[in-house]
Amino acid sequence: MSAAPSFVLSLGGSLVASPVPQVEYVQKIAAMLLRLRADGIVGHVVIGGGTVARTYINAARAINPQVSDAECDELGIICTRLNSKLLLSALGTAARQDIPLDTTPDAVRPGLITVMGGTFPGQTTDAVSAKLARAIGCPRMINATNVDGVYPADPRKNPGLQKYQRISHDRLIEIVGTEHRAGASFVIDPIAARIFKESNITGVVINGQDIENLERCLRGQEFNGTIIGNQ
Ligand SMILES: Nc1ncnc2c1ncn2[C@@H]1O[C@H](COP(=O)(O)OP(=O)(O)O)[C@@H](O)[C@H]1O
Ligand SMILES: O=c1ccn([C@@H]2O[C@H](COP(=O)(O)OP(=O)(O)O)[C@@H](O)[C@H]2O)c(=O)[nH]1
Repeated sequence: MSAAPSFVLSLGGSLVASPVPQVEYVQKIAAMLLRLRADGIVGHVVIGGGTVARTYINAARAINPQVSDAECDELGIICTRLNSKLLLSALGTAARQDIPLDTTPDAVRPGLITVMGGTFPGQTTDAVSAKLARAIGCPRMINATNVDGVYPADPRKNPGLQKYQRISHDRLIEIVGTEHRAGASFVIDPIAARIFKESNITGVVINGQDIENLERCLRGQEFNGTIIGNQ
């Protein structure tokens, strides 16, 4: 089996842990990852916090309105690791069973799937995914979320917009801006968008609910979504 990393998948918390942990969905993602690995395609997964994380962040803000963003981020990170443990329990020996705490090359092991969550405050798991891709020299980062691609603005607030099939790194940076706030929703974290450009990583935004479409994307086949970058 090839030790080369094939993809880093940023798996939205909106899919795995909203409003509560999604048992069937996690099972289906695990089955897909195992199918890919059986075909020699070993990817790594960074999982978000979802409603579970937002519930804890909102509770902390209600308990103490002075709570810092960094403390809220720490709560979010713990929730991303809880969600990671759920996927790990379905992957068994195909995955590295401990959760890496940082995005160094040591986060991955030849032939094994790595699953991880957040690392430190001030970012989201999209940034962790982009940093992991950069650290291990993986040219593709796929962001599976609850929207079918990147739009000129938030499609929930601006109905009628057309999604992009493909956009440049610079256009993505214009769309997502620069500001981080604990628990905020971005189609892609601004830090990740900058790393894509600096490290020439091809990004993808895809609706993770459609697992067949997601699997086609991860296999390098035709898929419906938005491609970010030049390849
Ligand atoms: N320009 C944009 N294009 C697409 N979606 C956007 C955009 N700006 C904001 N969004 C919002 O980002 C959401 C995805 O982020 P989020 O809900 O945090 O998902 P996840 O938990 O999967 O990361 C979408 O549902 C959409 O409402
Ligand atoms: O490296 C990280 C990853 C996550 N978070 C916090 O955890 C929350 C949940 O993570 P994320 O936004 O990636 O989850 P998703 O949007 O996929 O539900 C974020 O809003 C941040 O507050 C963080 O501080 N550092």
